[in-house]
Amino acid sequence: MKTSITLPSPAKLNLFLHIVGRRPDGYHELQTLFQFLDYGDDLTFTLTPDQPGVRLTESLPGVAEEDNLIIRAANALIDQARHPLPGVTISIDKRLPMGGGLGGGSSNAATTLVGLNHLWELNLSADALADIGLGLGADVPVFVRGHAAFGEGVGEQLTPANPPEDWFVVLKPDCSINTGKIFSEEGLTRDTPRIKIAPAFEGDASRYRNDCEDVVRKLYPEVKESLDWLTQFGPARLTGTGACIFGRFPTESAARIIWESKPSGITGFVARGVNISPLHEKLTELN
Ligand SMILES: C[C@](O)(CO)[C@H](O)COP(=O)(O)OP(=O)(O)OC[C@H]1O[C@@H](n2ccc(N)nc2=O)[C@H](O)[C@@H]1O
Ligand SMILES: Nc1ncnc2c1ncn2[C@@H]1O[C@H](COP(=O)(O)OP(=O)(O)OP(=O)(O)O)[C@@H](O)[C@H]1O
Repeated sequence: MKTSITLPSPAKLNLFLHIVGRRPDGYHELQTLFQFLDYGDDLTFTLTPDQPGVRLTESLPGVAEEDNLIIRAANALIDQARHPLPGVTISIDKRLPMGGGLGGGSSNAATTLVGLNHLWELNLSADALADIGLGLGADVPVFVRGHAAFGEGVGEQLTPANPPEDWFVVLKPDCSINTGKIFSEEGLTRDTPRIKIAPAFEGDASRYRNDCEDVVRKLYPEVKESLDWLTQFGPARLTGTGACIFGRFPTESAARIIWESKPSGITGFVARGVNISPLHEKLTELN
């Protein structure tokens, strides 16, 4: 049995995000296209056979240990196990802004489920891990499955997709946006007609929009300014409910030229869109 592994916990983009209805429990029904980025956090899992339980080497600002999705994911696996498991220490190399629409917390949860399933040799199927993940957040299943996908329902009904693996400039306007607040806004578009896309969608996602964008532009002038700036160079969109936005470019050098000219004071990064999650690429190497 291996005792330590470091695994990627990548970001996702919602290349488009349509709100097509609302469930009786108030959750919004979406149609969205998820793609991963070759950029994200790293998590290191070290087994501690002499010390039972799960612990983090550092806490995240503003997140109590028991609320941390890494701890919640590990405990969800322990609850399912039929025999005692060795303890584990988990360290986080955090690069993704929290609450940015890049799915950082959900991705951390998925990397924990997939990583500990491997390290603890639990042999749970992807279906079982995605089910456990859905209990932690709507974006966790796509990270567990590890393939770019058209998502429906709350994002858990996934059809694998193959959008072009373009380069992105991702900008983080200087504000933080609460997902619940955006979904409760009165002016939010909630009736976009459902679309049908070809199985394994390979087309241009920028034909479609993010339905949260109008509300977010009105409430957060920082996001509006960044979107207006990035749109000069090509299609730019909000991911999730923001605050991050992205612009799409055919090559790394084209993306870097725009990145270098960004207004001062704005943070972000350049990354490539990938249809196989870096987490799954790494696991294939390990197996
Ligand atoms: C916006 C996306 O990132 C798109 O990928 C996801 O749909 C977010 O899903 P999530 O991680 O489950 O979002 P959370 O941050 O837990 O949701 C906060 C709140 O937003 C509302 N919410 C969230 C997702 C959804 N499809 N409909 C909703 O109405 C719910 O009131 C929920 O309590
Ligand atoms: N390990 C974690 N990493 C990041 N956030 C976490 C973690 N555990 C719990 N959280 C909480 O989850 C919230 C949402 O984090 P996350 O980074 O997933 O947001 P997001 O990028 O907006 O995701 P989404 O697109 O799914 O809405 C954070 O503000 C934080 O309070």
